[in-house]
Amino acid sequence: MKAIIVGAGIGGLSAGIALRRTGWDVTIYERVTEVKPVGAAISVWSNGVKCLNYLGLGAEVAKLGGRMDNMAYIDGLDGTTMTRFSFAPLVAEVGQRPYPVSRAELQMMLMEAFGDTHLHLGRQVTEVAQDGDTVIATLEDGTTDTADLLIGADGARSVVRTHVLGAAPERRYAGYVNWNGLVPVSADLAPDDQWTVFVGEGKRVSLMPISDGRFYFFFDTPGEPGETVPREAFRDTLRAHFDGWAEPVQRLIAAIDPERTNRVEIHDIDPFHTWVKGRIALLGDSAHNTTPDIGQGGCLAMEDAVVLAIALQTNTLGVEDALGRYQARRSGRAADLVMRARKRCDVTHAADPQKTRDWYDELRREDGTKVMRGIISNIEGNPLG
Ligand SMILES: Cc1cc2nc3c(=O)[nH]c(=O)nc-3n(C[C@H](O)[C@H](O)[C@H](O)COP(=O)(O)OP(=O)(O)OC[C@H]3O[C@@H](n4cnc5c(N)ncnc54)[C@H](O)[C@@H]3O)c2cc1C
Ligand SMILES: NC(=O)C1=CN([C@@H]2O[C@H](COP(=O)(O)OP(=O)(O)OC[C@H]3O[C@@H](n4cnc5c(N)ncnc54)[C@H](O)[C@@H]3O)[C@@H](O)[C@H]2O)C=CC1
Ligand SMILES: O=c1[nH]c(=O)c2[nH]c(=O)[nH]c2[nH]1
Repeated sequence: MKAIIVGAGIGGLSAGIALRRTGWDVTIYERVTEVKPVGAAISVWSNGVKCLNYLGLGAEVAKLGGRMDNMAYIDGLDGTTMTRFSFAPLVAEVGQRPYPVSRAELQMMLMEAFGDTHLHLGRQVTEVAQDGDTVIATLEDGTTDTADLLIGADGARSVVRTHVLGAAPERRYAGYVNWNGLVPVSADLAPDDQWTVFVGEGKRVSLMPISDGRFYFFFDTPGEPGETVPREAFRDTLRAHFDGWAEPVQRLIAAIDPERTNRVEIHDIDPFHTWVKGRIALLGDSAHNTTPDIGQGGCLAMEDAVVLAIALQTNTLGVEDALGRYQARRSGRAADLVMRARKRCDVTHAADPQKTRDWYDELRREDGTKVMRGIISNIEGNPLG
């Protein structure tokens, strides 16, 4: 049986590896010649790591992961610690460490695991269709390919989604811009074994350790969408947003490399529950586009890949039946996490300033239990337990 996957991001490659392991002949078409993810790094929470373990990539991802043993929230303005705690109880409860990793390295790991024989870069799929039991992908040069199954892992601006839904859903601007990149670890920024988050004024600055002595940083700043900021102005723009903030934040702004800093206007899409049409299925951001506020978009894509492969392997009534079961198992969980991320986004970024002030007060009384409960509840409900 042959599957065509559109898109070689985290979702498409994970699905390719998962399906190949269960005997499928898989071809992936990827639009770009070099896959450059929108962010510098990604936190693969324990549910995502479990999926990579399941795909046989446990040792590799552990090598890429930073040691995130503790977490601290710091008052961004005065630099005082609001709460600091160990992640050990979280790891013990869910049974797996989380790994913040470089995106480029994660992408490379997945590409190497899939191999390049059936991965076609620089090939854009323009149209998908189904005729009887055959799916047909048309590429930009007019050529076609056929298979028994097609997976749209083509991201937030998916063309396969437009086919499945019959319309393109609107992306909703979440109200903030995320600036992210990597800097060398330095004790005058934050401890190297800790996820450190500075909060204040509905803004946020985060430092997460990844492998090889690097921090993944991001700044979240409120603002209108559609603004163009030249790279030369990145540092001054951040300085203006964080004027009066504590010393480590000023040092971080001085340490960033604007040429390698990504500026992303954050969007999501209202959850929808139709992910499948006949033998064509959506997976990853094409099926559920979330804000990054709980760090679960990529993890959900990996979960989709595992569940899809298991559904196709364990059900024998046919591809369409298995895809229906995949949709039934996944769309509720994904919708839940999209809405949880949206809620955290609003609290973090002061959609209602009083709620954000209340959250800051709560963090000052926090011993880690509630924050870990929140993160654990995102991890629980994953398909691998
Ligand atoms: C700032 C930010 C921070 C984030 N942080 C985290 C985090 O910490 N943890 C986490 O789990 N998630 C995080 N995410 C979410 C995560 O990045 C996404 O959920 C994940 O990358 C989705 O993977 P995907 O494979 O579904 O889509 P994508 O990565 O978008 O891949 C889709 C691929 O399809 C290709 N493609 C598109 N159209 C076509 C076509 N017509 N033909 C051929 N190829 C096509 C694209 O070129 C692309 O390579 C974050 C997102 C952002 C924006
Ligand atoms: N679907 C589920 O399993 C659960 C849903 N909820 C929903 O959440 C609501 C409760 O909201 P809150 O009290 O705000 O709880 P919450 O779980 O969203 O947040 C609690 C604390 O944990 C932190 N937190 C949560 N996820 C985080 C992450 N990924 N990274 C860093 N910090 C994180 C928050 O900042 C906050 O300080 C309820 O209304 C309920 O509907 C709460 C728990 C479980
Ligand atoms: O851009 C991000 N924002 C977050 O709130 C978050 N949380 C997380 O784990 N990873 C990320 N990434």
